[in-house]
Amino acid sequence: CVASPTALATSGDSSSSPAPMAQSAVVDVNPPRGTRDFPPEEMRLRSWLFDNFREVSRSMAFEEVDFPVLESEALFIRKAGEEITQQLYNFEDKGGRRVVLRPEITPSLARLVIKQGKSVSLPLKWFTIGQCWRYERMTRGRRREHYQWNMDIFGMPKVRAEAELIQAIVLLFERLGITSSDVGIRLSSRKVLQAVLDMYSVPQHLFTQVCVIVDKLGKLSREEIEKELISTGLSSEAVQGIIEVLSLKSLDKLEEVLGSGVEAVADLKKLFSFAEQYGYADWICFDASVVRGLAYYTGIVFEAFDREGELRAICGGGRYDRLLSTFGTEDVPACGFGFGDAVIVELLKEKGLLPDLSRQIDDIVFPLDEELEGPASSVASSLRKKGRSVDLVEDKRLKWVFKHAERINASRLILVGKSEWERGMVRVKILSTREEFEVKAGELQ
Ligand SMILES: Nc1ccc(Br)nc1
Repeated sequence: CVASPTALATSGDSSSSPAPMAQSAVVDVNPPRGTRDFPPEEMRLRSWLFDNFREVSRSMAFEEVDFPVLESEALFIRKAGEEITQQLYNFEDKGGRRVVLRPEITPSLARLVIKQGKSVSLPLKWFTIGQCWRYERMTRGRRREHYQWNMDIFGMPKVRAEAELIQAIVLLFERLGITSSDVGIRLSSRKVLQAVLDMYSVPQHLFTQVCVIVDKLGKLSREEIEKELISTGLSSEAVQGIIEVLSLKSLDKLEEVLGSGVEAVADLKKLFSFAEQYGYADWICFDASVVRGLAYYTGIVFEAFDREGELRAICGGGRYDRLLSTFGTEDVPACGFGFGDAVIVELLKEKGLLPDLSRQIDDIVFPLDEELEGPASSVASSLRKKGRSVDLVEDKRLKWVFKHAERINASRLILVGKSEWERGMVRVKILSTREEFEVKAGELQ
């Protein structure tokens, strides 16, 4: 819709409202299709969620990093048919460079690790919260941007990395009031699929393509999956073998099928043993169908899901030990996850766990007439320097100021009046108790 030019709404006295804007060409005041604005209330919720992301990252001794949202397209050119690379928000800049609004964070992390080279000591534990983009067809009407919290460990080849990352995810859920009855984390390893492909002598170059197809289990029908697998050149025996193994939900059964001593089983057993020690065993379950849809995963993969099965995956991640060599340098073992800002909020709404995030201001300072605007400035400034949040209000009637104080949940109203100020005093009203008293302006805390 297109907004019509109207006087900007000013709450309160008519005397202070600006003249209506001149009639002029109107812009569409909505943000671009698939993107969101964050007005104050939504921004408070987003900041609350991100503060929780940051607090978990801090507790895990991860360092925050950041990179441009704009990246070279070359970072995301992969041939495995992933949805993420089919929907690149890509374009040519004015310098003729092929660039993208990044669809994910991991390649930027890898690029920065490579750039830092020998100047960093491993393992690296990095986190970031960043906006990611996709160019969805107009028809789908889905969002084209979201914010993702990413935590990644570089240089930790053992399953400890996965165990640490899963603890971070569980800590976040627990901070938000979500329990293991609400959410589970299903996990497997791409080495399971690798072992099956080896059993059927499937050529290695098909591995990532098969992973991307199999990741659609649960989204596409079994027939469609089988058809896509056959189209890659797999034999029907191999397709049946894959489907059969990926339907397993028991590690013991998996070991029966793959044989003992298989690396995938050993990794997973180690992770389940860690889970007991970390105290999050009731959050996780083995599910051989979990492969995740990103081409570069090479080992354990995991995703959090709501047990009522209403929503898409809440977060997901895994090990990617061979991503750096695809950028032309030596590999560094790596593992990480991405946690979007949208599904989690849907889940919190469903569980009635959204926090009360109404505004809260410490003080309103209000000069009772124009000649006291100066003294009101020094009162407000002094309180701010002491760490108080202060809303300095003027040109309003007192009735409006009281309503405003209620709206912003102010704790105190500091009235700067002529007679009081001449005695070096100000009048303080405690809004919760209506208590009122005078205080020396210089001693106001
Ligand atoms: N990768 C990606 C980017 C943006 C959105 Br919305 N979803 C997924």
